[in-house]
Amino acid sequence: MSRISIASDHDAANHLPVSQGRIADFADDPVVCMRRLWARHGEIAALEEGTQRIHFVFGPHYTKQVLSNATTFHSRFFALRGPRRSSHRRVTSGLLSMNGEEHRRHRRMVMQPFQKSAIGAYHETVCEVADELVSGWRPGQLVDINAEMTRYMLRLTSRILFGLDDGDLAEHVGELTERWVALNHALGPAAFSADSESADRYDELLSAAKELEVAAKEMIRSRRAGKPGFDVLSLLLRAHDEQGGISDEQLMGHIVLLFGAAHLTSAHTLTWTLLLLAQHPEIMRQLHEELTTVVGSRPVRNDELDSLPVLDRVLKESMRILPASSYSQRVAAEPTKLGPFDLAPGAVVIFSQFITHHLPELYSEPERFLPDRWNEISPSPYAYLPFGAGPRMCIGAALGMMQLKVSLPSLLQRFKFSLVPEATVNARVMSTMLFPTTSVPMRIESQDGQFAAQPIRGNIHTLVDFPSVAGNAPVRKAA
Ligand code: HEM
Repeated sequence: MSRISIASDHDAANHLPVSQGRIADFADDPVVCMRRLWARHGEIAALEEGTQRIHFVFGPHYTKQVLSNATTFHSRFFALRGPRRSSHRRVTSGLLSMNGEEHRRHRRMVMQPFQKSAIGAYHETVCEVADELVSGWRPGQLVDINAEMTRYMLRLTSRILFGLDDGDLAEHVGELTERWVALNHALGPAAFSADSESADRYDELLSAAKELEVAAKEMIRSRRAGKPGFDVLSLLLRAHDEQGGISDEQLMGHIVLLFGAAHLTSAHTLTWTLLLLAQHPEIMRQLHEELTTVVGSRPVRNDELDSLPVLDRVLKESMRILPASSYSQRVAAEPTKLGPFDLAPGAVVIFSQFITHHLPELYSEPERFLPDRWNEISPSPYAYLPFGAGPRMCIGAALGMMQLKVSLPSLLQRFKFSLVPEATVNARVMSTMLFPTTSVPMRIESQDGQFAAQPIRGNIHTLVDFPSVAGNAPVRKAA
């Protein structure tokens, strides 16, 4: 049961959609908090505690206003940048901390290897790493599918981004990134309050950044010592070494951000998609038929990514209903008006994929996993934004989609996945990302085209309305 409490519409006198509550409640459970704000106020709202206020925009109208204007609304992804010359300052100096001309210049450099035309070069690596994964599985095996997908994406991301075969080093960097990212975002909203618990965790954050920087430096050293390659780090290093275009601090920031942004979002998307398919046997059957008829047992080719309509709809719908990146924030860089609010410089504005993707006026029966809805709808870039939108839209979107469209079939051609009956699956948004907070236990069997959902428990039922299965234990939504 959530502890989130939104007390009153304090600014009713000024006709402002403001709720009084604890800012820390937002960090504790962003989805519950945002659902309450949306239910109470609609597409624009604020949460206020004392002199602190966070603004929220839900739906395409205000989201477009905020995301399309990068001059007025700056990215400040990391609320805490740490002391100058600290490891934390260096590892937070990537694209998400840049604005204005600096952001435009670095984005041009960093995004070159991620253009749609360049993505084909990574296709073979995806096929190889996916094959390594499935070759290690045995029919009847019980796995935590999220742990498997996280390890898989760590290995794949480190091969594509850093040309690394050293799985242990990549896994180590990945674990440190996860811990550091979680601390960042747990502490982000708490940065407004100066309690002693936050101060202790701030020290923990700084030392986590130190450890992460040491491991990332080792990764750079290992890459420099190897053969020059066409992985992303080699390209960035060349830009760095030859043109001096990127400072050491910025290089460190780009590397940590690319690694953190790429592997967890993709891993969670795979986990959520496998879970949704496992609980929707009819949709799984349609996908199986498409893969069997069109692809057979070979890997999906790079030139057929856009010609597998069921796979396309399944992924679109999965990223709508359980978006790996569920919210993000901007900060007003100059005085501006946002709906009824007059924002001063420094005012924080949150936009949310999760809430926007669940608005009933945009998506009928929003809590149901209905891939076929994509035959009928074509939402605007600000109504459907799993990769963000506007001038800061994800630079890895094309790579991310290719990885998903090649990886998922590779798993499903050989194996079928079913949840362990009565498993509890809980999910929570941390570090802006929708994480499973429990294991996601699945049994892997040889693919035979026969599918059945299982009764499961947990707060996943507050996010998705699953078709009824005998024994399912739905939980009422908190909004
Ligand atoms: C399913 C996978 C992915 C999802 C759901 C995702 C989601 C997002 C979202 C929502 C944003 C915008 C954040 C904002 O506006 O504040 C973003 C930005 C970004 N993403 Fe991704 N991402 C994914 C994969 C990747 C990959 C594979 C890479 C790189 C290898 C990547 C690198 C980045 C970078 C560098 C930015 C910052 C762009 C900027 O500020 O200009 N992402 N991503």
